[in-house]
Order: sequence, then structure tokens, then C-alpha cells
Amino acid sequence: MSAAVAPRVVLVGPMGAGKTTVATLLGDAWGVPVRDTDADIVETSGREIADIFVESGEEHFRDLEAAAVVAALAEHDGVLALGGGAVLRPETCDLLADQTVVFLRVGLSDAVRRVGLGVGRPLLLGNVRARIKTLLDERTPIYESVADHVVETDGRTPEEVAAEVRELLS
Ligand SMILES: Nc1ncnc2c1ncn2[C@@H]1O[C@H](COP(=O)(O)OP(=O)(O)O)[C@@H](O)[C@H]1O
Ligand SMILES: O=C(O)C1=C[C@@H](OP(=O)(O)O)[C@@H](O)[C@H](O)C1
Ligand SMILES: [Mg+2]
Repeated sequence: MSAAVAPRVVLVGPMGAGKTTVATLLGDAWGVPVRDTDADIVETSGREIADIFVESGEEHFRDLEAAAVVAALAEHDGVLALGGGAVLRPETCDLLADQTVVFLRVGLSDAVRRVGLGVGRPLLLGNVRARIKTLLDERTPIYESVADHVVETDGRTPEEVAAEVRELLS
């Protein structure tokens, strides 16, 4: 059974897919609030994402992220953007089964172009292109498994992507 409060849409996908950007455009278009689990984690922990990874490790970040997803799904009825690795936790995927989930797909070249040097995204430290390729290979099947809709973002502007999401959900 769906919760009484539920996001209108949950955006998933890799770093650089445009989840954060498109969430804001959708919120503006629909006139609903926007949440992003990365921003929620920064606010509740008082630390930047990169600092959490460096000081406390990825697993601790994933714990905070899983808790941020639970809170957002329970409290928020607007647009919700997840971090790219949120789907690594099976309990998060289970929760997404009751939600309307859109997978913003991005290919390797566009993702690399968009994240640049990966500043602020600690998992990309080192060879950004090689790291993104590994993450895309590992995670694409998970994004596909939780998604109700897949929207391609390569070669498209965030506005075009947001327009397709709006059309899909209208
Ligand atoms: N469709 C797009 N085309 C070009 N650049 C984009 C697109 N979507 C997002 N961007 C840019 O890519 C970068 C990463 O976007 P962001 O929304 O933070 O992605 P995510 O939250 O999925 O990691 C930002 O600089 C953003 O302006
Ligand atoms: O893919 C990941 O593991 C991560 C994605 C980031 O969010 P975006 O996907 O919004 O960049 C952020 O949560 C963190 O750097 C880890
Ligand atoms: Mg983001």
C-alpha cells in the first residue's frame, strides 16, 4: 500500500545524469517542493559529502543516505532526487517499489563532460572516465530494475529532459 505522503516522482541515475538539475526544473514547473538526499545529508550532518567520505568512509555515507531516503519518502510530496549510489542499498530499492521512479540515463561521454574533474564527488577521484565507466556498468541494471520510466539525457538539455518527464507523468 502506498504511503499517505509520497513524492510525485523520484529521480535515480548516475552522477551527471542531471537528477539534481532536472528535479529543480520539475519542481518549478509543477509548483511543488524539491528535495535532494545529498542536500539533506549535508544539512543534517553539517558536513560536505566529500568530507563524510574522507573522514567516515563510504559505508557511513550509505547509512546516512539510506536514512535520508526513508525520511524523504515519509515526509515529502514533491520531487525527490536521490544520489547516484542510493540504489546500492537493497532496502532502498525495496522502498522504491511503491514509488514512481524515473531513471535518467546518461552515457559515458556525456557523464564525463558534465562532471568535469568530479569536484565534490569523491567516488570519482583518480581517473574520472574509468571510474564513471565502472559505476555505469555496475549500477545500470539496478537503475533499470527500480525504474517505472527511463528517460535518455544524452545530447539533450535539462529542460528537454524535464519536459519528457512531465509528459510521461501527465
Ligand atoms: N541534460 C544536460 N545537459 C548538459 N548538462 C547537464 C544536463 N543535466 C545536468 N547538466 C549539468 O551536469 C552537471 C551535473 O548535473 P547534476 O544535476 O548535478 O547531476 P546529478 O545530480 O545527476 O549528479 C551540472 O553542472 C549540470 O548543470
Ligand atoms: O554515485 C554516487 O555514489 C554518488 C553520487 C553523488 O550524487 P549525484 O549522483 O547527485 O552526483 C553523491 O551522492 C556522492 O558523491 C556519491
Ligand atoms: Mg545530484
